[in-house]
Amino acid sequence: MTADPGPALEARDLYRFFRTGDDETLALRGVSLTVHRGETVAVVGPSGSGKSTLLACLAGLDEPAGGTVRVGGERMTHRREADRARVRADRIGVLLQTRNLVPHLDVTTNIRLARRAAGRGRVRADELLEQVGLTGRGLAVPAQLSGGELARAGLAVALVNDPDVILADEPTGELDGATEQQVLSLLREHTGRGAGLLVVTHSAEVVRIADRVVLLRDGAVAG
Ligand SMILES: Nc1ncnc2c1ncn2[C@@H]1O[C@H](COP(=O)(O)OP(=O)(O)OP(=O)(O)O)[C@@H](O)[C@H]1O
Repeated sequence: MTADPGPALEARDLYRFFRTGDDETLALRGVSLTVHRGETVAVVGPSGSGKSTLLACLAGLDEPAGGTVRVGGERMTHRREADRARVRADRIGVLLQTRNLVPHLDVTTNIRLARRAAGRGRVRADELLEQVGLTGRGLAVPAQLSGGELARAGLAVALVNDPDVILADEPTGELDGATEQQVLSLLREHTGRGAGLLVVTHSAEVVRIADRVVLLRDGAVAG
C-alpha cells in the first residue's frame, strides 16, 4: 500500500498587508483553502477582493505576512526566494495573465527552459506541442503566435514538469469559445492524471466545469 500523497495544495490562514503612505490595505485576511488531487477549484470575487494577491502567495511569487502554503506536501512559505522558486519550478504549473513565456525565445526553447529550471532531464518538446495542438509551431517566438496559440504555448510550459498543482489566472480570458473549450479540456486532462487545478476566473464556463467554487470578498473566503 502506498502512503496517501495528501492534497495538491493547502493554504492556511493567509494574511497579506500592503502599506501605501499612511494607508494600510489588508488584501488577505485569514484565507484558508485546499485543492485536492484531481480537483478543479474556481476562485471568483469582485475586483480588489484579493484574487491576484492570493494566487501570487500560493505560487510563492509573494510572501504572506502570516499563514502557510504547502504544495504537494512541501512548504512554500517563510523560506528564501530561491527555495520558493525551486518548489514552484518543481511542483507548480503557473499560468498568469502576464504569460509564462520568455518573449525572445521560441516555444520549444521556452519548454526546455522550464524543464531545466526544475532540474529535470530532457523532454520530448514535439510530443508536448502535439498534445496542446501546436505541432510545427515550436520555432515561433511568442509575438508570432495568435492569442489561442499563445494560451496553448503557455499551457505546454505550465505542464512540462507534470506539476502537483496548476495555478491559473484567467487562462481563457481573451479566447473565443472553441479555444476556451480546448484549453479547458487540456487542463482537465491533467487533473485527470492527479494534479489539482486552481483557476481565478470571471468565466461562467470555467465556473461551470469546476468541482468547487471559492468566493473571495474583502480578502476573505465568503460563506
Ligand atoms: N502592490 C500593492 N500595493 C498596494 N496595494 C495593493 C497592492 N496589490 C494589491 N493591493 C490591494 O490589495 C487589494 C487586493 O488586490 P488584488 O489585486 O489581489 O485583487 P483582485 O481580486 O485580484 O482584483 P482584480 O479582479 O481587479 O484583479 C486591493 O485593495 C488592492 O488595491
